[in-house]
Formats: sequence, C-alpha cells, structure tokens
Amino acid sequence: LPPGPPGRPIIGHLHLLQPPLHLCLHTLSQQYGPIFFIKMGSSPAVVVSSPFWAKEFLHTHEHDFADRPQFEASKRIFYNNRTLVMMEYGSLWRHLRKLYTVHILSSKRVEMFENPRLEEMALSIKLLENQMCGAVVDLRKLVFNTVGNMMSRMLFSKRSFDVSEAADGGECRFKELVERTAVLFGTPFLGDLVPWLSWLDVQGARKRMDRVAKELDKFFEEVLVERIATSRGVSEEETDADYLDMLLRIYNEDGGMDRDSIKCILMDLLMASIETTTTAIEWTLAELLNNKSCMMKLQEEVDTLIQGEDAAVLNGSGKCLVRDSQLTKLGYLQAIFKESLRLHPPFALNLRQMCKALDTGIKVGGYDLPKKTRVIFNLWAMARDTTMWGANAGSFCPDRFLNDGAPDLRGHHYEFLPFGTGRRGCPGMSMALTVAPFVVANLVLRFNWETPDGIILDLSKEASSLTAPLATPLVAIPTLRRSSQ
Ligand code: HEM
Repeated sequence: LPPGPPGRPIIGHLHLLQPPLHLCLHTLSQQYGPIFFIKMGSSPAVVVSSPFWAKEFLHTHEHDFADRPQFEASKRIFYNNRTLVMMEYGSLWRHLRKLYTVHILSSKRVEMFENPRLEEMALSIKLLENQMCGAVVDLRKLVFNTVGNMMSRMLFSKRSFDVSEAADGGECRFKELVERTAVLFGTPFLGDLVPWLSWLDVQGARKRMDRVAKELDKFFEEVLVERIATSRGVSEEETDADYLDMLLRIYNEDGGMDRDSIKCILMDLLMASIETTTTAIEWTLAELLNNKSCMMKLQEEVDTLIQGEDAAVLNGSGKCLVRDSQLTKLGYLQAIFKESLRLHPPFALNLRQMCKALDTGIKVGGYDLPKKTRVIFNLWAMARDTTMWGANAGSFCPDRFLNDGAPDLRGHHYEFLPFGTGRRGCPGMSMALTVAPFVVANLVLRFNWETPDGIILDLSKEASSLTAPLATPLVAIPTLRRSSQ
C-alpha cells in the first residue's frame, strides 16, 4: 500500500479528517507524500496530490478508475443513482453519456440557448440598476438566481428562481430544494463510511433525503405533466425549443427511456450546473474586488469590444450586453476566469473509484490497491503546487494564462483539472465556459463594484458544501458605470 498515517479500528482515519477536507488532506500530503493511503471508515482510499499520480490514475488506468463511489443520498434522491454524475460505470452510463455529449451539452446546443441567457442577464442587470445601486448586494444570491433561471429556462422554459426580492411562493420552493440537496451531499453520511452502522442513522439523514427526494420528484413530475398536457410539439430547430422538448422526442422514439429517466436528466443538469457555475463566478468576482487593477483592465477590454462591435441590445431597452460569440475575443477575461478556477476549483476534490469488475484489486505505480479503492484527487492542492506554478502559485496572477504554452482547461495538464478529465470528465464544460465568463463580463461592463467600507476580502477560507464556495457569501456595492450608458 502507499504510505499513510496510522489508522484506528472501525473508523479508519476519520478522526484525522476535518473540514475543509481539501486543506486537511493537503496538510497530510505534506507529511505522507503525493500519494497516501487512508481508510474512510471501512472504505480504502488513496489521496492524490501531484500531477504525476493524477496522470497515473486518470490516463494510464483511465478505465480502471472510471467509477464513482455510491452514496446513500444519491441513491435516494437520484432515483437509485440514475444520474450521469453518480451512475456506475458500464453500458447504461455509456448510453447516457453519449446522449449528454452528442445531444444535450454539445457546443452547438449550448449556442442555441443564447436568448434565454441574454434575457436573464438583462433582468438581473435591471434589478441591480433599479433597486440595488449603491446598496450592499448579496452577490452569491444574485448570481445563483441568475444562473438558476438561465438553466431552468434552457431546460423547461420556466423561471424557477427568484431574482427580485419581492417574488415568493412557488418560485422559491425549488431554490430551497436545490440548497437542501447540496447540504445533504456536502454532509458525510455515517452509513456511507461504515456500512454496517448505517442502520443507526443517528443523524436522521435518511428521512431528510427521502423528504427532499419526494419534493424534487413532485416538482419535476409537475413540469413533465404540464408539458405533456400542452403537447406543444415544438421541433428542436425552432427557436423556442428547450431541452425538455428534445427529451420528450427521444422518450417517444426510444423505448429505453422512461419518465424517471427524463426527470433524472433534468435534475442532473440543474444540480451539476447551478452550484458549480455560481461558485466559479463568485470566486472570480471576489478576486476582482481584491485586485482592482485586474478589474479595471478587464473593464477596458470589455468596453473596447462593445464599442467596436455589435453588442446584443435587448427589447429596445438600450441595454448592451456582451454576447456568447464575443467571449473568445476577451482574452484577458479568459485568463482571469482560468486563474480563478486554478486558485478556487469549485470541486476542490474530485472522487473516483476502482471499477467493480476488478474484484481482486489492481497494481498502480508499484502499489497494490485493494478492490473498490476510492481515489481522491486534490485538485486544489495540485493547482497551487509551487513546483508546477512557481513561487507566486498562491497569488492571483491572470497574466500567467496569457503566455503561450500555459496549461489549458481541457484536462491535458494534470496540474490543472477543474473540470476533471477523460471519459468521466465534465460534459458541461462548454456550458460553464459560456455562462460564467458571460455573467462576469456583463456585471463589470455595467457596474463598478466595491466591497463595503473598501475592505480587502479574506479569500483564504472556503465553506464546506457540495462545492467549495467562499466561507461567507460575497457581498459588494454596485454603482452604474457612466461608459455603459
Ligand atoms: C464551473 C463549472 C463546473 C465545474 C468546475 C465542473 C466540474 C466538474 C468535475 C470536476 C467533474 C468530475 C470530472 C471527473 O471525474 O473527471 C464534473 C462532472 C460532471 N459535470 Fe461538471 N462542472 C461544472 C459545470 C457543469 C455544468 C454547467 C454541467 C451541465 C450542464 C455539468 C455537468 C456535469 C456532469 C453531468 C458530470 C458527470 C459526468 C460523468 O460522471 O460522466 N457540469 N464536473
């Protein structure tokens, strides 16, 4: 086995693990090395903190570690692990993955949904202009709602999140459900760590999981029933077609797809996208607030682009917005976004598991790993390693991504894997790389942003949740930029 700290009976190394887990595992790696062995309760796990070892597992042994650990929450909430994120590696997963990459999340499909994204951005900007200028704004909430509405409109043409403070009732219900789900996934469940103790359920978590599962199912069932009842029969080429139209067409043509599959896909896409994208945007804005010169340079870049080209102008509102197609021309914005993802990967840790078929374990890099070994990739630690990134690895320095040969995001550079890599790498990367920089560009185009009392934010701490957002939600004060009028 790889080296590792001494463990205890039953709990293994659980007593050593404190939140935030990525920091705790990083500290242990400094003592035990870039690959070390622990037991999470009764589950064997290796923690990987170097690009060399990441490549060993994710490239050399790609097939062998293409599974994910199965958790009680995902069994209960995601229709017995039927979402792509949590599905066991095998033929069903391959079938669904193809559907995602070819039909659902291809760049072409993402492009088709520019309109709802522009409209939602315009609504959030209007809210900021009319009700929030000069006031302290909860940016996490604003971004979460904006991204949430963009996603739910692309999926089933409904706004499911409230962007105005006044909205209430049904619209907020779904937001609360997403948040409760994230908490359930972010909190370890005893039975996942020590299966023979799962009957105890001291945390009462099963009940909470079942309640969330029931309410989520009800929400998606209503969406489905309403759409089937209206039988709008929109073809996928039509401009107001959404993902649900496409899924219903496949449902009608493909006997292998049932109602739960559709609900599962809708749920998967919402859950995998909103929290991650919001966290990425929140960190980017936080870094910009602390690095004023970068913020100003970005505003200049966006201003120059908008003045020189046709920007989107919405519904005669006079509001100019940066469009998707312009994002690739904003080189500095791209560098800022990458640098923020480097320092603050929304999934600080990525989890894989040895495939079930390897029932006697496998040898990796000279180590004998037992069956069902979990691999925890410390993406956070690898992206801050000074041997790879230089002495300023801990500083926000977007210029490092302007150099030729800088690491890309697409999973070829193992020191920088915010979207993972290989067959189980993130299929939503195109969507994320469109939505997140789009929101950032438009927020800095129209507003100057300041922290309350001009304080420098402490960006050294993350909260423990499904993703790793700022320890306290980001707040800032917007003022309208004259040049944006
Ligand atoms: C900044 C935003 C995002 C980040 C940082 C992110 C990151 C990740 C990571 C690290 C993984 C695991 C990859 C691996 O095991 O190698 C993953 C998987 C996944 N992501 Fe994302 N993601 C983001 C946005 C999205 C979006 C927008 C969607 C969909 C609309 C999405 C859908 C998925 C799905 C379905 C999987 C599971 C793939 C599988 O297991 O086969 N993600 N993501």
